[in-house]
Amino acid sequence: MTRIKCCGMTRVEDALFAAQRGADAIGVVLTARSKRKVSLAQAKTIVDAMPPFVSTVALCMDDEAEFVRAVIETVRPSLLQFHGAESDEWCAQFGQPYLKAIAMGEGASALPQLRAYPQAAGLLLDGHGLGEAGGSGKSFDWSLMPHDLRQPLILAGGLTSANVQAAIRIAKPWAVDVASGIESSPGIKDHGKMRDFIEAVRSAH
Ligand SMILES: O=C(O)c1ccccc1NCC(=O)[C@H](O)[C@H](O)COP(=O)(O)O
Repeated sequence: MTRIKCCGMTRVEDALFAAQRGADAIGVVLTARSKRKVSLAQAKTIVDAMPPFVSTVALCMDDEAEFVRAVIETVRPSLLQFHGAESDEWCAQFGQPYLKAIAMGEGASALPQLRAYPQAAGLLLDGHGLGEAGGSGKSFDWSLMPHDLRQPLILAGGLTSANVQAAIRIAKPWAVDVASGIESSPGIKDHGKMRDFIEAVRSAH
């Protein structure tokens, strides 16, 4: 079974809908680099509304360590996700499980990066270019997904209900992650698109 993370939640009702339809995780974006940025208080409200057994992921990108500590203390997410040029040691300093995003817009030349985060709980391969923010709607060559890594791999970037089954067939990821493919505008989730996406993933097997 492929797990599902619905990312870029800005409204409790959208996050609850995702959980009710069977998403395994929801994400809230805290970094100022995002069109989907929520405040610490908004993120806490969304995270607190989640039922048991739905993981919550807080996203940062090249933010100050002090800010990340405030996220941990206030939001209390299940996992952190780092999207910038942070090193493995930097991400691990918080003593929390974390996901590291790798910019696969660089193609095969990005693959060595996947071995640079031995302490990550998982690696999220995303379609955007190096230094760019996530949530771009850009996909990458799914056949580049490696199969010899110890950590679970999460496929992200430009996924929609129309292409996610092909993506799963080719990349065979542990999980898929989606933001823009389930939205009507940045941060505003379209419940019909969310339902179709989750159903497409569930019927991919
Ligand atoms: O979503 C954002 O706005 C964002 C901004 C800065 C860093 C990361 C961000 N999102 C990270 C995610 O995990 C997205 O879900 C992932 O990039 C996939 O996005 P999309 O291509 O729109 O499905």
